[in-house]
Amino acid sequence: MSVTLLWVASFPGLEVSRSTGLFDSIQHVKFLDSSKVMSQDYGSIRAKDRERRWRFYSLSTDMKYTCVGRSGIERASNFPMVANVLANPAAGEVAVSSEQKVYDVVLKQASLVKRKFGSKGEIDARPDIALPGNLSLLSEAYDRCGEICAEYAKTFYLGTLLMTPERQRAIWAIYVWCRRTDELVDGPNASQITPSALDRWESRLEELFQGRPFDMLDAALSDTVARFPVDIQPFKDMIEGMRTDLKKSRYKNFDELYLYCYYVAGTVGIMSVPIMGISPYSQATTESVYNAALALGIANQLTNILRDVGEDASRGRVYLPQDELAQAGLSDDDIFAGKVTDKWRNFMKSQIKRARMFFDEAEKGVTELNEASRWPVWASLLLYRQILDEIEANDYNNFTRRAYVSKAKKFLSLPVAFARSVVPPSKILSPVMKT
Ligand SMILES: CC(C)=CCC/C(C)=C/CC/C(C)=C/CC/C(C)=C/[C@@H]1[C@@H](COP(=O)(O)OP(=O)(O)O)[C@]1(C)CC/C=C(\C)CC/C=C(\C)CCC=C(C)C
Repeated sequence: MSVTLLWVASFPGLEVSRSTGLFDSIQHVKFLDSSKVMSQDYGSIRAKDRERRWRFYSLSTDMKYTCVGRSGIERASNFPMVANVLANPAAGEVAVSSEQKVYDVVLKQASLVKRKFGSKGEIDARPDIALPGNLSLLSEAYDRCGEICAEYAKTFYLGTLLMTPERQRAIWAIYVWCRRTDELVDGPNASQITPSALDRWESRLEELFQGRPFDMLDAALSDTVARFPVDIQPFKDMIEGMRTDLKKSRYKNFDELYLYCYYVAGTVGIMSVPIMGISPYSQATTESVYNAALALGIANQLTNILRDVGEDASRGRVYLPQDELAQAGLSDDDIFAGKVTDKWRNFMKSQIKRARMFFDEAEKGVTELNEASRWPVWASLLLYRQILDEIEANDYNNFTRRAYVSKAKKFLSLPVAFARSVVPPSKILSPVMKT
């Protein structure tokens, strides 16, 4: 029996509900106080590690931004990705930017991986410590996660089949938890979701991280987080993203939008890497791979936002940075009017450019992943990236036309993704395990 279910069995008053439905209500969850404390102990992370990440400085005075990659790749651009430090003259202080807040989570996750595995040694999931009855229950739970994943994300599911059985099951469990979390605010019961329902969902998350899952789908994730070095923070942050969606429908600037994109999508990247693993031949730092994963999540979410401008506007939502809209001579009214003008085209060009920069950043990291994990990541990256091309092909009409990648193009991307996935990390030296 897995450790998880052993714990559940020995925890009086708490039973794993056999419910396996994706949309099951969370209203029966017993309310438990949630600890909002996030440990600031980053182990052996040193100042120099911070310098290795890609950084993007903002010269906000004239909206000309310089993009500087600190890992030896110097680039310049006239468009912002992320502002690092935000001056808040009214308060007489310098506020920490979203990028820095998010980078702390990256460091914490990377440090957890290093603490558990060190920089060398065989990396794999913790072995089963299982009693026969509960093993089959757990295996049923994982199978259900796989079915849900196959139903909602077929191509991705097929990609996971290349991974080792432990890894694929773990990714399915994470996928299902993410999908359920997203469904809380985006699904059929979204109108009934309150902040306290999200608090209960978070308490339930904390319980499952402690080995006390509420239902079968939670049990799969509970087992996964016991086996792999996955930090709870990105999961909590995804719930925070759902809270943001409940209370906020405008984003003042890119810094605010960046944080939102991290919450709802960058978190997925950070959760997935400890499962997918880093190639034993990779010479990249653990942090840089996590940064690439974060960048892919941000790129995907930005693309999602650019694709869905019209649909979001019909729900009263404008995710585009208000200051950049104003800079382009546009306002919410132009979005609600939904007219494609030259101003809009120019604005969209710059937004697409920024999303592509995040994809570029992500691409550098995919090659560093374990070989079996690269194909599904390349496939999802190429497919999502093409949505940007389709927005262009639609002459930037994302008000009434939904950019989508045709089945034929999707199909063609798969061998391209495969070809890229067999390219090994750039410098092959001696194998160093990093997961
Ligand atoms: C291999 C792979 C893609 C793994 C990720 C698996 C996983 C756990 C996915 C969960 C996705 C999910 C259900 C997220 C909930 C929030 C959400 C809905 C985010 C949006 C996704 C698009 O979903 P949606 O169904 O709404 O889209 P369509 O309308 O159907 O187009 C997001 C836009 C973001 C999803 C973010 C990712 C998939 C992050 C991917 C990053 C990695 C897997 C890290 C790769 C590692 C390196 C080093 C680059």
